[in-house]
Amino acid sequence: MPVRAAVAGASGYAGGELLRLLLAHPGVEIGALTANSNAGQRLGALQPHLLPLADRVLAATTPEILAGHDVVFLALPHGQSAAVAEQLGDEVLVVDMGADFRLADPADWERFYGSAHAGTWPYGLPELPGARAALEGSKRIAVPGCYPTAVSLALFPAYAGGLAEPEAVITAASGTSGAGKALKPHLLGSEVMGSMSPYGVGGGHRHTPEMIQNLSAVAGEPVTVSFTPTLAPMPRGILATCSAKAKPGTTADAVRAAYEKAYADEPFVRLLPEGQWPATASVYGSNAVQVQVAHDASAGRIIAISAIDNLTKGTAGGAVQSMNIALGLDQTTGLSTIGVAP
Ligand SMILES: NC(=O)C1=CN([C@@H]2O[C@H](COP(=O)(O)OP(=O)(O)OC[C@H]3O[C@@H](n4cnc5c(N)ncnc54)[C@H](OP(=O)(O)O)[C@@H]3O)[C@@H](O)[C@H]2O)C=CC1
Ligand SMILES: CC(=O)N[C@@H](CCC(=O)OP(=O)(O)O)C(=O)O
Repeated sequence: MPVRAAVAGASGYAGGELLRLLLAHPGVEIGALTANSNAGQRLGALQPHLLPLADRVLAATTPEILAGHDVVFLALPHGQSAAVAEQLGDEVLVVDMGADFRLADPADWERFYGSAHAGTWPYGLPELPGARAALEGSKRIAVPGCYPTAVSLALFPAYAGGLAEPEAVITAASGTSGAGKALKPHLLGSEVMGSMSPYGVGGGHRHTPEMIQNLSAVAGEPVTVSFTPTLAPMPRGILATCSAKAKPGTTADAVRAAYEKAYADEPFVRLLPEGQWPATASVYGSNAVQVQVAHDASAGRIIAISAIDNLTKGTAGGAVQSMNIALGLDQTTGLSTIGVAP
């Protein structure tokens, strides 16, 4: 019997990518599709690439419409999920693709999101130590932010292996879909095309506490993170370049071995052969993550680089992978590691 899944926020980028994946999932039947200002519209008018669902009409996001499903995905702006989730029963699996339930520390939430903290749910990054067990059988999942997904997967093996000092410096370039569909003047085509620009510099980006949370848990001590995001002129993709000071005595072989150990059995993470470097084009539309690591002996630093598709592994693919684990399905069900090229 397939599970019946509702998608709130079906008119947005994350909801659209989720529907693309759910259409190919053998264990899921797509139920209610909801939106906000676009309620009443045909999905085909907003997500023309989702041909099999083109004639479905978007409903308003209400508890009545979302009732009667096995799984409810919330692809809503930050701060909107908690109020919807609390009106859904304890028996339904709720997968929040927003930020509302990612952070454990209420002070971090209040500082970066400016509202009251709603709580903390099992974290949907199964590759992190301990995360998969917390997802098994869970009725609540907090899907990670796209940058924290890329950064945590690039760096956690260095901390798990005890090889890196607790200070990380990260720059990451993201495609523009990361900012959502709502009109933003700095994201007009003429502003973005042919240019790269940083934003949220100096510790201001809301994903910083999420990265600190993930890396500190693995390191077993507080890790500081200096994170600089950059907007890149492409629709999808994140390339995260992460660096941490190597602990004394660290060798290139030890670094390689730590990454091989971390990713030996992970179906979505590909530690590239030495000399080959991650590229966003290689993971376009797929749930795959490319990772590469180097030991810069002259600078005494570990450099780890990852590439993901922000909408797939960075959001909707991560959501489906975690749903699979929560439901007791193989984590790869309905998900592909095959990209699109050129
Ligand atoms: N884009 C990305 O790469 C990633 C996104 N996410 C998360 O996914 C969530 C959605 O992001 P994204 O799809 O990019 O955003 P979009 O702006 O593209 O879509 C937002 C969706 O939420 C709906 N919506 C807006 N306000 C409300 C409301 N008050 N009540 C109910 N529904 C509402 C919109 O409906 P309508 O169209 O009718 O206004 C639309 O369907 C965010 O929390 C984001 O953090 C997570 C990781 C990566
Ligand atoms: C390019 C761009 O603007 N990216 C978004 C983050 C992407 C994302 O989806 O993060 P959440 O899941 O936390 O929303 C940003 O920097 O705010």
